[in-house]
Amino acid sequence: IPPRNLRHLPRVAILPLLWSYLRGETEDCRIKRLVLPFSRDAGEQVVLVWVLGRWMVHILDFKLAQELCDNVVLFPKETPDDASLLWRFVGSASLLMSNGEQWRKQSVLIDEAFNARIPIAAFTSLAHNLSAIVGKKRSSVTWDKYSQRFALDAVGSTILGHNFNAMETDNLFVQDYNGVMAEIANPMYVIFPWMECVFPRKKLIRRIDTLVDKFMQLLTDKKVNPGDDMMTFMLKDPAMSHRELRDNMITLFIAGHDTAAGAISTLFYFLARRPDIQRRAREEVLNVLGSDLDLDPSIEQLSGVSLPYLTACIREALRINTPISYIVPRQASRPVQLGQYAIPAHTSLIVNIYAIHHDGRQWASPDSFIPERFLERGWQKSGWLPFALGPRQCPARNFAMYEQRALAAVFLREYQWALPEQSVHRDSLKNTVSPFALTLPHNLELTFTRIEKVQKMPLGVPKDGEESDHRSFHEPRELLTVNDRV
Ligand code: HEM
Repeated sequence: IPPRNLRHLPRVAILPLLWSYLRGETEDCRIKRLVLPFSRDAGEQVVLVWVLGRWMVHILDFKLAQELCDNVVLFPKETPDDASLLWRFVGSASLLMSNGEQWRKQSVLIDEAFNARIPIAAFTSLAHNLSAIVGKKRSSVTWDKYSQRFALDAVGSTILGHNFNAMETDNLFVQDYNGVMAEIANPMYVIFPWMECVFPRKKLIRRIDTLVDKFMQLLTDKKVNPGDDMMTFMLKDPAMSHRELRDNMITLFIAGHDTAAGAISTLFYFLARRPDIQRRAREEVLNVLGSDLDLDPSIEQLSGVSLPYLTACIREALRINTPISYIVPRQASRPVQLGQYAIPAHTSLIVNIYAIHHDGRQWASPDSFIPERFLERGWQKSGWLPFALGPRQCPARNFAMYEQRALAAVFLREYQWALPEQSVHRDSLKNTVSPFALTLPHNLELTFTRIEKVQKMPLGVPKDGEESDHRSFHEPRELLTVNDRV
């Protein structure tokens, strides 16, 4: 039963929700099966959903989502529960979880670091490494694993300044991380978080603390051996405390690789299912980059302006299988009116990105993969927000878009890929269960066939008068808050 002050809000029935959690249904399926039909039939834009042991207000409307995301003072991030093991690991002093002055200071610093440059050469070189690994495989490739390894090496080499070498080796650090996250996600503890206080998981707590120590060691090494990476840049700022540096290191590790891995898996899945779309994306890439695989692409060639169709495919993949299904909970700092809904002070609210991306009132055929919708004028008004909105939207959105374009461009020039005959994903993409609102394709096998001879096509550059993403990347932050930049 929801608290008294929230009972006026429409609520999704609790028993089907409980049953859905107990039988391990993934978030995307739960939203499509229970949350969206309820809101559509009742004509509601805001609903109460029981999630992770409590009732939370879900925003399902794009305009209301904008209102919430734009006002960081009225809707600060909720302070995480002390008993939560996820937050014991991630910490609360990072850019992701802090508020007020502490957040503002870090936001300026991290934006500056992301805006300084896009590491195209690193992305391309890692993509070539992955392509060589895939080329040696005789059978299908478990693509979601390699997406994760690629994304981790990208974050490791360019942001954390540490080579995890995840694509080449079964890194122990990474195994520890995956093990800890899997244990934190024990369904009983996720559904009933109070169990953490009644039956504390001492062994897991020790494992988490040991992993945190490993991150601390990376930080200490970085102080001694600075590099050309974002952590070194942050270390130079005297205003950053040790705690903030530690929490940001772990946050960037997690936020930077699981999200991008989900996006890359989804993109490659839809290109595999739709050979016509894959062919068109390949034609565009060959036209712009040519077929000489020894010539690495420049930032201009990999911009959204140069590769509009590939960019539309990436945007559509980010819409249809949104890597983060909803934002970190916010808390209303005072009573507030959101549209027609009265929200009491201290209410927990989240923007349900996945639901907004699948709302038939906003998107035609929301469950179909149609990149062309992002080539039409005015698509920005449809409600696309995979990177969230407003001042706290993802600071790495350009980084993530270039990372995907670089990898896809290398693979489109070298391979054709498809789903194996017996793929469990033949009819629809199956994600893994994640209590952290991540949408990650699970056990996605793909078969890659090397393209023997590609036709040479002329090199293309942005047409006269067109602006390249490279230039826009150096514009100040305020201008980048518009989603169409990515
Ligand atoms: C396709 C890839 C990605 C997606 C879809 C994505 C999505 C998001 C979303 C939805 C948020 C808002 C969260 C909230 O307000 O609760 C966010 C914030 C954030 N993301 Fe990303 N992200 C991606 C890649 C990355 C990468 C590569 C990094 C870093 C290496 C990163 C670092 C962050 C950080 C630090 C924040 C917190 C910003 C703040 O609160 O001011 N993200 N991201």
